[in-house]
This record gives sequence, structure tokens and C-alpha cells, in this order.
Amino acid sequence: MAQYSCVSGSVGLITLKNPPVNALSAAVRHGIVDTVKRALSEPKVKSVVICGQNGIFCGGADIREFASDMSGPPLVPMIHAIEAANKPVVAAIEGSALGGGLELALGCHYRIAHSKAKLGLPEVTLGLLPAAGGTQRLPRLIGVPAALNLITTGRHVTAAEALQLGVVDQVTDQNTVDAAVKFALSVAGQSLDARRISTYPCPRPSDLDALFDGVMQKVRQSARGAIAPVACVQAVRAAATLPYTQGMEREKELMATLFTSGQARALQYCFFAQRAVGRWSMPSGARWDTSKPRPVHKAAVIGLGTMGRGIAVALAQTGLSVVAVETQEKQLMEAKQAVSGMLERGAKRRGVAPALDGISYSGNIQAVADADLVIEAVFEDMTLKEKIFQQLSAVCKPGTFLCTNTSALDVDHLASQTRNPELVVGMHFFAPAHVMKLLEVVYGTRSSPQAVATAMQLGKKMGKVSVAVGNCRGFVGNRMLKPYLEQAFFLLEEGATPELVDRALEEFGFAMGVFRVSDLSGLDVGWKVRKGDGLAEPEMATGQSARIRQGRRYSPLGDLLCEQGRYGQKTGQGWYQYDKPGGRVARSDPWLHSFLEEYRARHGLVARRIDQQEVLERCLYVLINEGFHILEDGIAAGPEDIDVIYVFGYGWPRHRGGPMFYASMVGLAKVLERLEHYHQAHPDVPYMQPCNLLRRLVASGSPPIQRWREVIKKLHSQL
Ligand SMILES: C[C@H](O)[C@H](C)C(=O)SCCNC(=O)CCNC(=O)[C@H](O)C(C)(C)COP(=O)([O-])OP(=O)([O-])OC[C@H]1O[C@@H](n2cnc3c(N)ncnc32)[C@H](O)[C@@H]1OP(=O)([O-])[O-]
Repeated sequence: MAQYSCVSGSVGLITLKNPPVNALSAAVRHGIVDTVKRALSEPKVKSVVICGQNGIFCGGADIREFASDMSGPPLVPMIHAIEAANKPVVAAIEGSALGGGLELALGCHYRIAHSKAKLGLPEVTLGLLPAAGGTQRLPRLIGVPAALNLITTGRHVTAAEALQLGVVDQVTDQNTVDAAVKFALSVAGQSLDARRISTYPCPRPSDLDALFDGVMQKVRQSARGAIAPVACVQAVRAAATLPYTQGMEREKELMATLFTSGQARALQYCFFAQRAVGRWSMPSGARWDTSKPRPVHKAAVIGLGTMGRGIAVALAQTGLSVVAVETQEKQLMEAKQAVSGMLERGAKRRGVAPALDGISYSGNIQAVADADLVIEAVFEDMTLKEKIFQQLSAVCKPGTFLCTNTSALDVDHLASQTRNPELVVGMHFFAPAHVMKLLEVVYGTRSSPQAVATAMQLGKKMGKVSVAVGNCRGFVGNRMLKPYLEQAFFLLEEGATPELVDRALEEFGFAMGVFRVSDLSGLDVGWKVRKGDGLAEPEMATGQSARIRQGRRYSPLGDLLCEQGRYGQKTGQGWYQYDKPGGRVARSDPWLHSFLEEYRARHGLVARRIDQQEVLERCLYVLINEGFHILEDGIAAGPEDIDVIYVFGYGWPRHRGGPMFYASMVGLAKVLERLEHYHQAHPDVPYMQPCNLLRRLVASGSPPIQRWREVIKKLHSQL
């Protein structure tokens, strides 16, 4: 709703009230229409101020309403009525003015923002475009290039940048509503002809076509199949080439193509899923709102290799006191330099002072004795990690949380090396750790809810999207990656090429296909894990048994490349060739193609034509199937956890919602039928055998993804 009052004798004050972000729900829109009418009709009222309750102006249209029939007064005429008003209307912007919230402000005649406010049109991140005049008014106010940038990226700008762009008229550090009321008093009675943005001519850059063609090409490239950014460019083009009214028609047309699209539903699902994972729960029943985190004032990192350095930077950037420990003298010196460099570059990008004083370095593990939380990030070797945890358990003060950055090893086993296993959790970061948003917080069977709550809270403080998951080999992300990688290898055996597989995955929306990612991260990383699993001993890669391991089909292709030192980019050769070791540009490698032909001949395999559909179905459906096993095992509490992990940590295209959401869009019955089809063709590949939970969901009529948690809960209660 919207509340009305008259202040300072002649200012009508309209306050939006819809906690927590004053979203423009039907009730709020009704409230605005009524209160604006009242303010304009009251003789003593000479000017109007619109503000939001609780220090936030407006988070835009109510996204929750998009799934239902939109009732209530439409936004466009509501904003037109404000712009056409014969009394000055001033927007008092505190907290956020986003989407429809900024469009509302653009309909006002003046905008006053608090210095900490954030403004933007992020609709593109929800698979939409600013459909309440934003694509027509913003270019008229700040010019086409700046408007194109804000609308196609959806980025939030600070009040300072908004002032510099001309989006707002004033920025204040004081109480924004008071400043707006004072301003409204000062402009009462003044002509508003020059304050109605829709009447402004849209500045036409001289090279208009070149500008739009250039932006469209860039947007199509980075969009990787997302349709909203393209529609945003088309809408702004209408502003630059058509009169306002026709431009508004075009905006409406384009929005209609997006509103009901699968991509918009996927992106809005991601919006809410990203918030849902913060409401974590454990099979024990412990939950986010019943488990109190313990404050962390001092944190420590053990092991300053690539991951340890990134974690130290991410911790220091929170303002915490950090101790970074590395026992290898040379590595310690190099790490000190690298970490300082990363902190300085990060601070420069954010326009703040680098937190260099907050971090201290030591070669001695004793230095972490009084830390509240320690993150171990040494080499991925269980024996070494066992020793570290035994030392930490002996050195640290009582109550120190001991966390491991392992990406696959058994958290329970590491906890058993300590006196207080309840204080041990996994904090699995993704490289580069100071950049990647995802954090898997891994609870073991004896991890206390307080340890999980503390790790989740620290993750949020580090700006991470943290997901609480159970302990198992590879946790969630890497566990699902294994069948996906395995399928990619099998497809090569059966006739595909790395180029074909990668093209299919990249056209689906992944930034990089599986083989280009493998070359980037290094083939030797996976090889080491397979050796750890007893799957890749040297002499095993040749002979008849080469393609059967532990009673199931296995492809030694990756092992064979590693045995020849082809580790990918770092060696200049892998699945692709690169101009030099460390080269980044992948080129097809004729050697690799003849190697595949020889391999197939050696194993009596006959290559067949494989199309992109089969590549997608086999690689993605086995990954999804493992996701269902993870839900069945209770390792992840819900599909949102899995989808957020894949979108934020494994490059799953956001406009596809995540693996589990994608399965719900494709149709669970279809996924089941295809898995059964492929498992029949490949009975020696257990990962293709459909998971019982998938069967149960299909048998219960494939309920919408929002209702899977109920089915899973019922399943667990019956177990
Ligand atoms: C016509 C027009 O052109 C079009 C078509 C549109 O306008 S489309 C809409 C465009 N607007 C947006 O894209 C802005 C989306 N929101 C945000 O970016 C952020 O929320 C925030 C404003 C910067 C605050 O961040 P926060 O970190 O302080 O809190 P939070 O945890 O994020 O949010 C707190 C709670 O509010 C909920 N929420 C936030 N924004 C919402 C919205 N616009 N609609 C519905 N719920 C919303 C959110 O789900 C969470 O709920 P719960 O999880 O507690 O149940």
C-alpha cells in the first residue's frame, strides 16, 4: 500500500509500504494511484514527495506476481499520470530504486538520492526489459550509450554515478525525505514543461547504426543464447528512432516476447533460489533460523598455494584480521607479494583502500592459535591434511572452527583427526577464490549447527553465495561433474570429437564446453583424482580390460593423454592445441583426431554419427540424474541448492535455471524416458540408470519444482 500525509504545510508525502523492499505489488499500485490523485486535488498541496518505508525507495515490480495474473492498475499509465501532474513530484530515493522503482522515479519531475542509494534497471537479469517506460525515458535523460549500458547489463549504479550520469538531480548525506520535502517546497509553482522526460527529444549519436550494430554484436556474444539482452537493445533503438508513443508500443511488444519465455522463468527461479539457499537446513533438523553463528573476528588460512592466496584475499577484503600461514619459505614470500597485489588491484577496482594491514604472514602454524576460524587449503592429499588437522586441534584455542577447502576428500575423516569434530566443516571455494561467488559449506555427521551457521555467515560476509551440503565424495558440484565428464569421454569413443561436444554445450549456453574447461583447469587434476580412486594406474590404460574398471565401463582416454604429458593449456596441448604452453586460444588438433581413430581401432570401436541432441541429452541428463541421487541421499536439501551451485560454480547458463530446473522444463517424464533409452544401450554405465526419486516424481505426476522438497521429505520420512 501507499500512505498519504501532508507535511510542511503544503507538501503531499506519499510513502510506499510493502516490506521488505516496497515492491510495486497490486496493493501498492492502487495506493499510488489513489494518493497521487489526492495530492493533486488538494488545494493546499503545492508539491509532492514520493518515498519508501524503512529506508528503501522501491525494489521494482513484485516479481512474485509474475507467476499469477497481474491484477491492479498497470504501471505505465500510473507513471504517466505522475509525469503529467501540474504539481512538482519529487522522488526521495533511499536504499534502492531498481526496475519499476527507478521507472517510477523517472516519471517524477525531480530525483533526490541518498549517497548510499543504489539505482538501476536490472530487469535483464530476470529475463525481462524495463517495461514501464524505462527503455524510452532513460535514453532521453542520459543519452543512448549510457542507457544502453545500464539496461543491457542491469548493473546497479551508486548515487554518485547516477548524479554524474544525470539520472538524479541531487545527492544528500542527510535524511533524504527531509531534503526532498525542502526541495519540493523550493520548486512549488515552477513550470514543469522542461521536467517531463518523455517529452525530451532522444539524443541521436551521429553513428547511430554503427553504435547499435556494435552493441548488438557484443550483447549477442556475451548473452550466449539469452534473449532479453537482445530485446533490450531493440527497445532502446526504438527510443532513438521513434517518437515516444511508438517507442512505448515497441517496448510493450518486446516485453510480451520475454514475459512468458522459459528464460524469464528460469532467471526469476534463480533470483529466488539464490535467496532460498540462505535458509539452509540439515537432515538433523537444524536450520538457519535456529542455529546461532559465532562471531569471527580473526581468521586464518593454512597453505598459500593458488587457492589459499585467493581465500586470504577474500577474507582480508571483509575487514577481518587474517593470519596467512605457509611453511615453505619461498612459497611464503611469493604468496605475500601475490596477495598484496590482488588486494591492491581489488581495492582500486572498488575505489577503496587496500586491506593490507589486516593480514599477517607466518611460516609457523602456532601463529593461528588464537584464530576464531581456520581454513586449511593445502595440497589435495589426505595424509598431509590429516597432519594439519591434528596440529590445528593441538594448537588452536578451545572452540576454534577448523574448516577444510578440500574439493572432494572426506570431511568426517578429517574431523576424526581432531579433539572436537563438531567444530569441523568443509568450506569449498572455487578458483579463483577471491572472484568466484560460490561456496559449498560441507557439514559432516558430527559438524555442529553452530559451525555450519558460522561458516555460512562468513561466506555471506565474503560476498559469496553459500550453499550448505552434506559430506560425500565430491560433495554436490564435483559429484555431479563425474558422470558428465564420463559421458563426454564415452561420446569420443563412439565417434564424437571434442569440437562437436564443446559446440553443443556452448550453444546450450555454457561459456566453455567440457573439453575446453578440462584444458583450462589441467587434465592432470582429474587424472590425479582418478588415480586416487584407483582407476588410473599406468599399465591399466592398454589391453582388453582397459575399458572396464571396478566392474563398469571406463574410458582411459584422459589418462592416455596425460601419460603423454598433454595436460592442456599449461603444456600447450590437451584436447586442443595452443600456440604455446599457457596459450589460451584452443585450435583443433589433427594429432588428437588421429589418436582417437587409432584408439577406436585398437579397441574395436566403430565411430558413428553423433548429433548435438545426443551430446546434450547424455551429458546433461546423467548430471541431472546424479542430482536426483544427491537429493535422495539428503546431501542437498532441495533442487535450488543444486541449481545455485551449478549456476554460480560450474558455469551452467543462468537463463537455463540450473540442472534441476532445466529437467523440470524439459519434463521429468522425458528425462526419465531418455535415460532409460540410453541405459538400455549402455547397461555397463550405472550413471545412466534412472534414480528412484526421478521415477517417484514422474509417478506422482511430475509436480512443479517448487513442490519437490515435499516429495523428498515424504520419501525420507518413509526411509
Ligand atoms: C516493470 C518493470 O520494468 C519490471 C518488470 C521490474 O521492475 S522487474 C523487478 C526489477 N527489480 C529487481 O530486479 C530488484 C530485485 N531485488 C534486488 O535486487 C534486491 O532484493 C534488493 C532490492 C537490492 C535488496 O537486496 P537485499 O540483499 O537487501 O535483500 P534480498 O534478500 O535480496 O531481498 C529481501 C526479500 O525481498 C524479496 N524481493 C526483493 N526484490 C523483490 C521484488 N522486486 N519482488 C518481489 N520480492 C522481492 C526477496 O526475494 C527477499 O525475500 P525473501 O527471500 O526474504 O523471502
